[in-house]
Amino acid sequence: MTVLRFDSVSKQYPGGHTALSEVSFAVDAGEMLFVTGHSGAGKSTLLKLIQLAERPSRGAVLFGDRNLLKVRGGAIARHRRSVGVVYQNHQLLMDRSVAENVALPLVLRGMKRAETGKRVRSILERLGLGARDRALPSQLSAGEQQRVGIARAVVAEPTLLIADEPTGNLDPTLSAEIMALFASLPERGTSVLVASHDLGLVKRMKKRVLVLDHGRLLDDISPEDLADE
Ligand SMILES: Nc1ncnc2c1ncn2[C@@H]1O[C@H](COP(=O)(O)OP(=O)(O)OP(=O)(O)O)[C@@H](O)[C@H]1O
Repeated sequence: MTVLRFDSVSKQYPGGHTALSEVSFAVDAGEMLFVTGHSGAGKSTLLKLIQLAERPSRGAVLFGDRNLLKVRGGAIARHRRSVGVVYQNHQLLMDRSVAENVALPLVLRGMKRAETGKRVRSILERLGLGARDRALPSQLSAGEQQRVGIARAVVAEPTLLIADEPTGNLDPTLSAEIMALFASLPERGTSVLVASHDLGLVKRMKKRVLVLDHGRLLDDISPEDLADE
């Protein structure tokens, strides 16, 4: 089953700069893949189109059987609930506890308190943060803060998780830990799309890689082809 499809997508920003040019690819349910490329290649723009933070200039982005061009008004918030987002600087609420940060997407959905508490405890345990639920983000290490960001992004079991340079600030050991965490998500049905310019890290993961170059999809490398390198 295809969860995401880019069909000849181009994006020109006001002022005429072309960030993406006729990009086509599809992502299956339970697939993990990377998008890589130099600075300015269009990685963040590609992720923004999926979150409806930007709209394509030409072509179509399909999410399941929904054409995102037709998603307007209140349906935008509903669409965003199907997409979990992990940011480089995690964007946690610094005056709320770890548990409160992670609970946020469930509270916004109107989930009952008991069920919310149960789900938050379960995801924090899974990410090795079970004992830190009452801590404030400022009391955590950078790697722990990033794991809280990931817990918040996956707690509502999104169809797709997208992450823009999620290991940008972390040391190599922590980066590998975070990547292993992402790689475990597809088992539970969430597809994962990670933008990263860290080629070494991307190659080590041995997953499918989309290579962007000046907004064009230069290559779509399968895990098997990576293994041959
Ligand atoms: N809001 C905007 N208005 C105009 N141009 C933009 C805007 N956002 C991005 N761009 C341009 O579009 C191109 C692609 O940017 P994008 O942020 O998608 O690249 P990137 O691959 O994520 O880069 P980086 O690795 O540096 O984050 C760049 O040349 C950038 O300057």
